[in-house]
Amino acid sequence: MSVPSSSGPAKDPSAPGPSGDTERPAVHRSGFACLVGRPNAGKSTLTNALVGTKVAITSGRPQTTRHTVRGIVHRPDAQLVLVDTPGLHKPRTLLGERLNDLVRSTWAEVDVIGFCLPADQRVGPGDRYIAGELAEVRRTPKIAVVTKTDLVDPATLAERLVAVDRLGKEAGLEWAEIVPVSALRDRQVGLLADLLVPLLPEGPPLYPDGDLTDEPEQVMVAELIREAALEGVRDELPHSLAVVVEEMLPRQGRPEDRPLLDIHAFVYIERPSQKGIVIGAKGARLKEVGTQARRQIEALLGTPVFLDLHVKVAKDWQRDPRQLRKLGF
Ligand SMILES: Nc1nc2c(ncn2[C@@H]2O[C@H](COP(=O)(O)OP(=O)(O)OP(=O)(O)O)[C@@H](O)[C@H]2O)c(=O)[nH]1
Repeated sequence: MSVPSSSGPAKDPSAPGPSGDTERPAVHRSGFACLVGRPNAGKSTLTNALVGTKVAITSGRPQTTRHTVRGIVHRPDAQLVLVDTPGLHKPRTLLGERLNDLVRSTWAEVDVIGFCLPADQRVGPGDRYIAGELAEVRRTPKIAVVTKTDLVDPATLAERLVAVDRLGKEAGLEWAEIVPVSALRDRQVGLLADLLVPLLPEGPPLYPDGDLTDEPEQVMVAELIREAALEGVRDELPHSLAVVVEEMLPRQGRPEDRPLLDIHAFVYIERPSQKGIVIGAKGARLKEVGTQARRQIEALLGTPVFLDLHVKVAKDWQRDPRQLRKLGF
């Protein structure tokens, strides 16, 4: 096992290139990485920490990441495109099956996989299931990332690292590295990036400098609304909620220095009985959801927003292929 606190392949990003230009590194790498792990393992939070901006949606509720969100890490020596997939789980609905297909096809395409295992939980059957599936993806290098290290003491962390090492051996896969990180405290996140980069192929940047994600803005806006709508709804809704942004248009006739973006979105639920939960007494909750989502969207897009939210029932959408397609799955 290698627990790299100092053993990371410390590249020198300022090494002079052939032209003697001290700004440009000799070798530039670019490629794709994805973070996998059971629900709540900390994948979205880690994506955000690596990218440095909120691009993936985090939440205390499992399985909130429905879309493949890419965060892009720009460095002088590399561009790392992060694909954040939903958690792999035993499929019970058509949606579950589609999500698992999405996960597997992503694994086969990326240059490196980061397997996230939370330090505050024992390695369990869920992790073994994923490790077994990962072992099937032979060619892609895998880094084990032990997340949330701020939640445990050093002795527990050491135990987890040993267990993760053992997990790899039992599943028949070889970890390229085992790295403990805390995304929330920004501990070892830079080191993780340093370890991911050498596993990427040499190549020019794939995206323009400054891009943080190539998710269409509408999808990110929909995810922010979904996140706000789930906030505080403990166990009632998470799997029955989908958001579709119908329209995003600059308001006509506004002075140039005071633009306003009109956003019309639908919050879909599965059953009429769920309407009350989303809307709340006299619409109070929906209003709150709108306010919170609007703040996040304004921060993301950097422009004032008018958000118009409607709640609609799409009966049993998780089981209906036509509805699934309409909702973007
Ligand atoms: N203390 C601590 N909490 C963390 C850390 N990383 C993530 N969390 C928390 O763990 C919970 C789950 O994190 P997410 O990043 O949403 O997990 P995920 O793996 O993307 O979850 P899914 O989207 O459900 O697959 C959230 O409440 C996070 O705030 C960390 O480094 N330290």
